[in-house]
Amino acid sequence: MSDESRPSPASNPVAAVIPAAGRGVRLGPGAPKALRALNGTPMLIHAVRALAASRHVALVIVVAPPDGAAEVKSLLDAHALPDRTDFLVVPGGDSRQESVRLGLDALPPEYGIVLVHDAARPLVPVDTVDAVIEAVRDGAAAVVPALPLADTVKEVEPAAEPDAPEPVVATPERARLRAVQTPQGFDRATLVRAHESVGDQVTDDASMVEQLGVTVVAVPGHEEAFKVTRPLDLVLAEAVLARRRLNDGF
Ligand SMILES: Nc1ccn([C@@H]2O[C@H](COP(=O)(O)OP(=O)(O)OP(=O)(O)O)[C@@H](O)[C@H]2O)c(=O)n1
Ligand SMILES: C[C@](O)(CO)[C@H](O)COP(=O)(O)O
Repeated sequence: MSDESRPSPASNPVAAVIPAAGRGVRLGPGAPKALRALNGTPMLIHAVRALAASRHVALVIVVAPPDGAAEVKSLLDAHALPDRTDFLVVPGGDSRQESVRLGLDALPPEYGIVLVHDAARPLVPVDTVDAVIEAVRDGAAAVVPALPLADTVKEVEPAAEPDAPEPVVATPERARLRAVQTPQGFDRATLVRAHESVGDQVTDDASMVEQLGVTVVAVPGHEEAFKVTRPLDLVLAEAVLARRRLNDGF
C-alpha cells in the first residue's frame, strides 16, 4: 500500500477480523466452508472483497482453518484485492469465538475500531459495512446489522431425541425480534474486554459485549448479507451473484 492512499490514523482506521476457520458441517462433506467456490471464486475471497470494498477498512485479518493458513495466504495473493487495504492471515481455533480471539491477538495497536465478519456471509453489501462503521464512529460501543423476522418464532422445550415432538413453551412478540448478521462493529477495547472476560458459549460477539452490561445497538441489515449455512444457501448465493452480474451489465 502506498503512503498516499493509506487511511491516516487520525481518521480512526478500521480493521476487520474475518473468522474463516469453520468446517461447514451443515453444508455437507467437502473442503472447509470458506474455501468452497461460489461462482468459481472461494467464498472467503468474496467475503474479503466485501469488507475491503469499504474505503474505511484499512486492514483485513483472515482467520484461516488451523492447518490452512499457507493455503489462504496463497489464495489472497492469487486474487485481485484493493491496494489500499492490508491483509494478514492467522490460524484459527476450535470454536468461532476462539478464532475471533486469535484474530484480535494479531491486531496492530493503531486500530481503535474492529469489525468481526463471518466468511460465511460473503455477499454483504458495502453500504451495510459502512452503516455499521458509521454507528461505531458516532459513539456506539457495539453495533449489529439486523433484520425483522418473516417467521413466527416459538420457544420450545428441546427434545432429547432428534425429530421428536417438542412442547412449545412461549411465542415471543415478533415485532421486537431481529435476526442479527455480520459485520458486527466494536470499539476495540470493549470487544477485547468481552473476549477476556466472557465464556465462549455464545453465538456472536455482540452477545459477549451484552454480558458486560454494555449497550449494543442494531442498524438495518441486508437480505444479501445472509449466512451460507446449508446447501440451499449456496443456490441462493449463486443466484444473487448472477443477478449482480446482470445488473452490472456483464
Ligand atoms: N472454529 C471455527 C468455527 C467457525 N468459524 C467461522 O465462523 C463463521 C460462522 O460460523 P458457521 O457459519 O457456523 O461456520 P462453520 O462452523 O464452518 O459451520 P458448521 O457449524 O456448519 O460447521 C464462519 O465464517 C466460520 O468459518 C471459525 O472461524 N472458527
Ligand atoms: C455471528 C452470527 O452470524 C450472527 O448471526 C451467527 O451467530 C453465527 O452462528 P454460527 O452457528 O456460528 O454460524
